[in-house]
Amino acid sequence: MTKTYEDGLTVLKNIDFEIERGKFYTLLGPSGCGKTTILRMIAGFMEPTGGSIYLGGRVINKVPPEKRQVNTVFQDYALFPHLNVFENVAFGLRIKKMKKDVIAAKVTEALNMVNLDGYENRAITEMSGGQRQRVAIARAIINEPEVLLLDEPLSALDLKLRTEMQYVLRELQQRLGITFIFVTHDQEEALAMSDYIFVMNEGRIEQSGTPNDIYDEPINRFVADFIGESNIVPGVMIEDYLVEFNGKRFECVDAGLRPNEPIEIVVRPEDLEITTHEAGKLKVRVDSQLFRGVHYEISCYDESGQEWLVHSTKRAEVGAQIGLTFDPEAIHVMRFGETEEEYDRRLEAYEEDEEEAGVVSHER
Ligand SMILES: Nc1ncnc2c1ncn2[C@@H]1O[C@H](COP(=O)(O)OP(=O)(O)OP(=O)(O)O)[C@@H](O)[C@H]1O
Repeated sequence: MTKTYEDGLTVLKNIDFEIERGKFYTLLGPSGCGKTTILRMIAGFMEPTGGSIYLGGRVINKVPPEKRQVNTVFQDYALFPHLNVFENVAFGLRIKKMKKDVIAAKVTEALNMVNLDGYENRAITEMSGGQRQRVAIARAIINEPEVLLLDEPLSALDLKLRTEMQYVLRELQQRLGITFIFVTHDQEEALAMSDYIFVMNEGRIEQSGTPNDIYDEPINRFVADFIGESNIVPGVMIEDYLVEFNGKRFECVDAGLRPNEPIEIVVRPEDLEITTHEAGKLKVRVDSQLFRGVHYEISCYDESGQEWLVHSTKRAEVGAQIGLTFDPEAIHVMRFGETEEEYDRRLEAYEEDEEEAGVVSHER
């Protein structure tokens, strides 16, 4: 589907994706890339300019929001400040004119799901940010939607509460079996919670896949950079399984590119190991070091002036000449301008070629 706003700005360009029932999906991308616009269209608050949205095989473009089996948890929670917790959660059921005792039972169950038993009579204004968040979730799940849309619901919470709510949401999703579509610009949140992630940039989906796929096999610089910290360096693919960067050749596990094709390589900071200057595949000088609790974040520069970021449990001395070493698997090769489809096709074609040639395929 596509979306062009009245002012002529096309904010979504050929967005095309399918989701399965009962999984946790995340739309991840920088501010302004179009995540909220997608949610608004799934919720029914606006229509796509081109294309269709299906729910269970039925086109729902023209179905009004209240007739869709879809509910939204908004970033600012959108609770009614003049109503207590019970009435906020009961709101949707009252509109549906359900019986009083059914409403009471459902509200109790929904509050229990979000660990807010006993808070029925509290005023919303007397609830903390995290508690309001839970009320908003209880209000959304009480309608038993097929899909729950969550628009940056944790962004207003402090770090500790945010981590706690990540567990709550993940656990709730698994218990209810409802499809969640979660929007965030926080890559750690996306990696921790999702079954499947769509990485978005400027109105497009750059890459989609499981958290592991996206972290280990980013298809381009944008994804590599956005998902976790990366060392991204220009290089040349000399031949299958041999790459050159920093003026040296290294064994790698990538294949199926043109001989001598210019590429970019990615090495994650945690895949670089500190060794002596002599033993290092890369010879570097330590520029700065930050203690991050679990590891040290060490910034080094090689002779060509290229920065290398290292995450290590070992300390390094600022100013010291050290070596960095890594396994062939730590090098991930990216082709310039390759789309996700082209990347998948290349891998498939290469695997078929290898099978025909009777070569045992390299485990990736
Ligand atoms: N009603 C509107 N009219 C015109 N342009 C809009 C409207 N709503 C959003 N936009 C523009 O569409 C683009 C995408 O906005 P959207 O809110 O979908 O992004 P987002 O990825 O959710 O960002 P954020 O994380 O900041 O909420 C932005 O450039 C925004 O300015």
